[in-house]
Amino acid sequence: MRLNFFKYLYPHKKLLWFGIIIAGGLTSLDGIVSPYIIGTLTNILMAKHFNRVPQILVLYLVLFLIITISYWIWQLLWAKARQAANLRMRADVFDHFLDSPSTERIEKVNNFVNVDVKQIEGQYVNSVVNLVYCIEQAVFSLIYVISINGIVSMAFLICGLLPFLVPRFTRNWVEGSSEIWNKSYEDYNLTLNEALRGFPVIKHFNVSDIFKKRVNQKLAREENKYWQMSYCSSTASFCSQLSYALSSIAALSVGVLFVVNGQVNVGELISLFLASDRLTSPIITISQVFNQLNTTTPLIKENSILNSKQIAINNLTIASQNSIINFQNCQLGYQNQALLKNVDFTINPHEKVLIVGRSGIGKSTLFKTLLNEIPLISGTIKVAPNVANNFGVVGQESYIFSDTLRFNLTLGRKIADEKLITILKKVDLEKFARLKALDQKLGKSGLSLSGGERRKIELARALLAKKEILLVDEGLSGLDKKSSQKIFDLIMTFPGTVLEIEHIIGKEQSMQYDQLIDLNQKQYQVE
Ligand SMILES: Nc1ncnc2c1ncn2[C@@H]1O[C@H](COP(=O)(O)OP(=O)(O)OP(=O)(O)O)[C@@H](O)[C@H]1O
Repeated sequence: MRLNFFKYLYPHKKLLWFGIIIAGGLTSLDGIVSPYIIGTLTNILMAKHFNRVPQILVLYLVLFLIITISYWIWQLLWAKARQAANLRMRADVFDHFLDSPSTERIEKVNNFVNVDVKQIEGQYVNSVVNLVYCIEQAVFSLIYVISINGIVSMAFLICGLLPFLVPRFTRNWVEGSSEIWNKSYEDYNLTLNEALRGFPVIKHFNVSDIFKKRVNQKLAREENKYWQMSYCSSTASFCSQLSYALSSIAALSVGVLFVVNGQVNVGELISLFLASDRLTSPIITISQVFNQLNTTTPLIKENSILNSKQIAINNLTIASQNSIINFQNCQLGYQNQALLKNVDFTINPHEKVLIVGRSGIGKSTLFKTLLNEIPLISGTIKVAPNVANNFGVVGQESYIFSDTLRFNLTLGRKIADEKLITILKKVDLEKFARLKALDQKLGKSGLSLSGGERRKIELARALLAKKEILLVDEGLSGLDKKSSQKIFDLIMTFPGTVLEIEHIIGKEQSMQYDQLIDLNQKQYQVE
């Protein structure tokens, strides 16, 4: 688990972590400076050597200043480490998502960025910095107490180790509770998000009460698991605290015995007592930090988005051939369950192909397979070398970003305004074909578009990107007659190849395609 942290954060910020160790080390000297000054002052005052008091106080001031400045620097570097961790985790998770995106992973990414990162920052990054500091303080204090009296310091050390053993017994328990909470949080978040997005359905069907109950049940479960996690963590800490109290008393008793026997003086006992607290309290903190690390570990360890790059799907075999796409005896479907079999067809360059079939037969599945979104179950799809990654897609649900019309058309690439305007006219979006309209905001807080307009923007995107092959999934549905005819004409004059899925299409229009693939045919059906 600790390896994960270093894998993600340490290699990129070596100097920063070096600074944290040095500044933390100087700050941790606080653990021996006060005990030393108080013990020495006690002995000076008891021996009535008052002339040495100013010298000790100046030394105290100098050391105090060094510690305070180190503490300030340490805090700044700590904040930098948090910043680095946040930046890296958030950037990584999005990069990994885009390397192999899927709808199922959206919720996970949202969860990670909004919740897990904060928890990792609070409990993991802070814990590791704290851990380093505590180790330094414990080591310095140990050296100091040994220099006063070896045997008494050994008593403090042995007693100090007792609390360190406790988390070993509580670790699995604490980790398990965190995993359970994490799962129930994801479950609640999914239910809530679905209810938020599905509000029109909830409203139209008048089922608000059912959904309130449904979401609140998940919330209650999630909060219950959160409480159980806090209970496990607090109880584990309580056990550590208890063992700490017992060990401190035992160690102090040994010290008192040594004073009674005259082997240690009063000033030394005070120094030993104060410094030993700085020895055992970092040790107890170390054990508490381990508990915190354990609760956060599942977030990092189990986060498939952060930890593993998913293997990219590649269904397409590149081959030099006359045809542009060649399906050979393919089986298509999900999780190795075929929906369509014996899929065998050839598409030649520039052909306009119409794919039909009843609802749910697997038309969109065929597109998803071509786009490498789902794996091909068996068979071969041979494509010409210029085809891979050269698909333009006009889908059933067009995606509009909350940005300008220009951004939605270009997706950030540089394309001349005149070209954008020409394309807008081409796709029958005359009312946006003006310079001013290009900078109009669309999407969430901007202009709302009709379903047909969204489709046209998506088609314009595909035309602008000059893709070799256009995949159109019900591009004409929901459009009025004029728009439908215009889009149909555009598709028919598209300079490359077109594969188009349509449900409802006039006989006259369907006759104009070069090829018709009817998935209703028996040869494709899986019994
Ligand atoms: N991710 C998935 N996992 C498992 N099954 C799925 C998944 N996506 C779709 N399916 C199922 O695959 C079948 C075919 O779906 P597909 O979307 O390809 O049909 P379609 O022919 O395009 O239908 P429509 O014309 O209604 O859009 C459906 O029964 C659907 O429930």
